[in-house]
Amino acid sequence: MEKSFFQASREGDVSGLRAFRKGGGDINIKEKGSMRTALHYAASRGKLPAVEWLVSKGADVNAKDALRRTPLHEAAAKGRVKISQILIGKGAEVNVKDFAAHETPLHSAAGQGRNGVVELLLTKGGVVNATDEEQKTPLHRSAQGGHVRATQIVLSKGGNINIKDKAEDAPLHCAAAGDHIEAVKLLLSQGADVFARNKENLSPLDVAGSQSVRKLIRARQKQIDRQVMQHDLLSKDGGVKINKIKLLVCGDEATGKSTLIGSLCRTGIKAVFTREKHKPTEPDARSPTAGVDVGTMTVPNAGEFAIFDFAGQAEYYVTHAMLMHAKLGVYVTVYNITDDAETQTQQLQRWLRMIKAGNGDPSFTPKVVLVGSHADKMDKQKGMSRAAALLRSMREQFRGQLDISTEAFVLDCEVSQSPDMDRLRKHLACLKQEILKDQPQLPKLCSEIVRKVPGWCRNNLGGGAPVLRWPEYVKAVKEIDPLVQEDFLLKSTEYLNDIAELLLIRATSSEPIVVLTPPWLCGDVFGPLLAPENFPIDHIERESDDHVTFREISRVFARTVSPKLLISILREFQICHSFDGTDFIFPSLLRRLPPLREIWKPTKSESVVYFGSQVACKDATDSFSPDFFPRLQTTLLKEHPSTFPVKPAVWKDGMVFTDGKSEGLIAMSQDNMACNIVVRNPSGFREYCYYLLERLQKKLNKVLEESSPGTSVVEKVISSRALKEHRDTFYTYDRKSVQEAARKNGSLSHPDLQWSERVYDLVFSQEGPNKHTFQLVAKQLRAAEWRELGRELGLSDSTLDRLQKEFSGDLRETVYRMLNKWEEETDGPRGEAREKLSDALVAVERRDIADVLICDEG
Ligand SMILES: Nc1nc2c(ncn2[C@@H]2O[C@H](COP(=O)(O)OP(=O)(O)OP(=O)(O)O)[C@@H](O)[C@H]2O)c(=O)[nH]1
Repeated sequence: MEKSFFQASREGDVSGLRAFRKGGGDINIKEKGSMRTALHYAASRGKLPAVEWLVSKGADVNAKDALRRTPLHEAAAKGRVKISQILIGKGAEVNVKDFAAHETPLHSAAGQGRNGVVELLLTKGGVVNATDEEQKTPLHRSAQGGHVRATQIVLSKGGNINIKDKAEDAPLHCAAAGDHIEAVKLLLSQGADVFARNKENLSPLDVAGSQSVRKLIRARQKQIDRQVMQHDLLSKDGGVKINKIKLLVCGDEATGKSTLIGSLCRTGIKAVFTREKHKPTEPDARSPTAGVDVGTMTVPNAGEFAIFDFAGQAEYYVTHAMLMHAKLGVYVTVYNITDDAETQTQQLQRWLRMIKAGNGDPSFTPKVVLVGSHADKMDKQKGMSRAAALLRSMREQFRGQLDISTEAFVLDCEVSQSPDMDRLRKHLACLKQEILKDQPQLPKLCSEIVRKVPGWCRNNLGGGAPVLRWPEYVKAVKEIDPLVQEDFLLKSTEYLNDIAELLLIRATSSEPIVVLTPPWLCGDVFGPLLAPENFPIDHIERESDDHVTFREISRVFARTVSPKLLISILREFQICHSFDGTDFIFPSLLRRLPPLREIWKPTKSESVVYFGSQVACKDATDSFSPDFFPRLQTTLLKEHPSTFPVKPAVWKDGMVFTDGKSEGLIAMSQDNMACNIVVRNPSGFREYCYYLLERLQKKLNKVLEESSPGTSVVEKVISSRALKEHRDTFYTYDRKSVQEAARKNGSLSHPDLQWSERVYDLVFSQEGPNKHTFQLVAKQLRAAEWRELGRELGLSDSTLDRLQKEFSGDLRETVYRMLNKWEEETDGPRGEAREKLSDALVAVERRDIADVLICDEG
């Protein structure tokens, strides 16, 4: 009878409930064990008529089950708005806490994203900052679950955005740890403290699990730092209005960028005469831009712009990448309207990807204008319809990433007086106004420095080149303000560096260097250095094919700048690297990587192991910034001889090295959309391979975040068997298919290869289900116990000695590697391995860890 009563309440069967009551049953009767009432069930299942009937017959709306949860807790957790309303109307306690977690109905609703109930509870007296057992508030719960709307509602009703729980986590920690990007965005936009620390001294950035959330938080941190710095500078020094933004003009070679810039700035009579002068005398005579041409220009009706004219030549993309960031700027991307559609698309995609890659702030979308040149060579109507189609396609592809203007421009770039050129000027004026609308002022000292720079350069302050070592710079600034403090000056100069008025190079090993005029470094130095074929360098006598000597650099540059100073600048920019300070490697001047079979001699050894992992762009709007690979190379070259005892061999797009145990190869794909890491160990020591691969991957990720903060990537697994055969192509599997294969029969085959291979042989296997377990054990095992555990697992003393030597000083790493080694040797089903490990842990009297392993299994 009782049983059918609870059944009827679960099913919402009012007549069943009625029959029970008629038979003399108590409608508040509690179920054995769970102590739940019929109202708990009906409320939880959303059975409105049953709830209405039960409460009309006097059911206890505050009945508590074994966990002291009430029907309102149930209705709230399931999002039953109407039922919650009825229960509250009948006197249900809104702020009742349950027994298990001390949570209120509001916690339940917020944690499940039940927006309607959250709203209702908050209007009915729900305590917005109520705390549960972990001192979490409903806001912690909604953030933890990534429920954006619920978070919004709680915040709008007074939820404390920076409140800490028992672990001292703020709601932002919870959202970041759960990788809930939209919730993180919301909390940041509402003023969450991005620097908050929890009990373990971890910030939201430290606990964030994914690259995209980290990016978002890092961008916000930078923004705050900047605001604080600005406030600091302005309060000490006062400010002046900014009236200039950057105009970053990019596009392929000879598309008409320099011509467009010239025409944009010319008007009236001057325009008529200069046009003639501008026309080249011979059809093929043209002067390409060297590096980046930087200057200030006035565009009629739009005012002053800092113009960056990026040369279209591919050799310069490395340095372009470093100058392509501009929050106070507009990107003008030029293409030739007479080119075929595929060429135009490819070119535009490349530049737009580069702009996207350089933008590390996901809450900021760079403004872009597309301009088709050579309009005079095509029928106007046809040109406009081509441009409109291209614009539509680019806007669609880069939606949410770039703010591409809806206006299409197709111009004869050589003509400065045309309705279309005027339209472009007006459009730029509007964008400039929009950008400058909310901009803070420029600290006074900064504007004074900017004013003085041309004079410093004219007076040969840097001894010929516009570059000053820190003490020289401080001395010069003291002429403006004799009392200036060095840290104040450093902050002001950082600010000027951000807006590219000058370059502040914070050398790692020496005092900062200040490049007073970026054009000198970007045009005069990078120009010939990176493309000597087009911009012949005087006095150059190349002494070697694969490196540049100190003598050569001195011969070419000594008359303008101290070679040592220049070299330290180039090294800071990661443009060159040296092992000995005498010979310099310029990755951009190197040859391309030959096929794998020419680099690594095939080995007959059966035991040789190969592993490979690929970091690839996530979609067609992503690319590796052009400076990514040279930076990665120079970062790794710095590890010779400490990590890589033999001098690594380098190519433009590849690198080969050894850490003394395993060999490594890093290769960029031809299209620059993927970076491959391959390791091999001729003696078959998988753990050495893992170790090297992990190291390389960490470095790669760090360089990627620095050089291409706007790029999203995915990791793929390279076929080990294809590597073993030294194929020319890197065949990859996506992680999902490897995971699936691991779950099913443990082997998989690539559609382009005729055979299958074991998941165990892929690098992926290091991340198999045991990895987490091993980390857990490694974290808890004590120094005195690890060898004993190793022996229990059957590892030989010599293996243990080797491991000890290899990872000396790092107990966690040693244990982790030991368990991997044991796993390799066992090679049995994973479940069995875990059992054996548990037994071994018990044998070394660490039952506590063994117990955790059993719980962890689920
Ligand atoms: N007919 C015609 N010629 C143009 C137009 N725009 C540029 N040109 C010519 O195309 C050639 C290349 O123009 P530039 O402005 O130097 O090209 P760029 O894009 O700056 O080239 P790089 O500096 O190499 O990247 C020059 O001879 C220009 O006179 C145009 O709209 N119509």
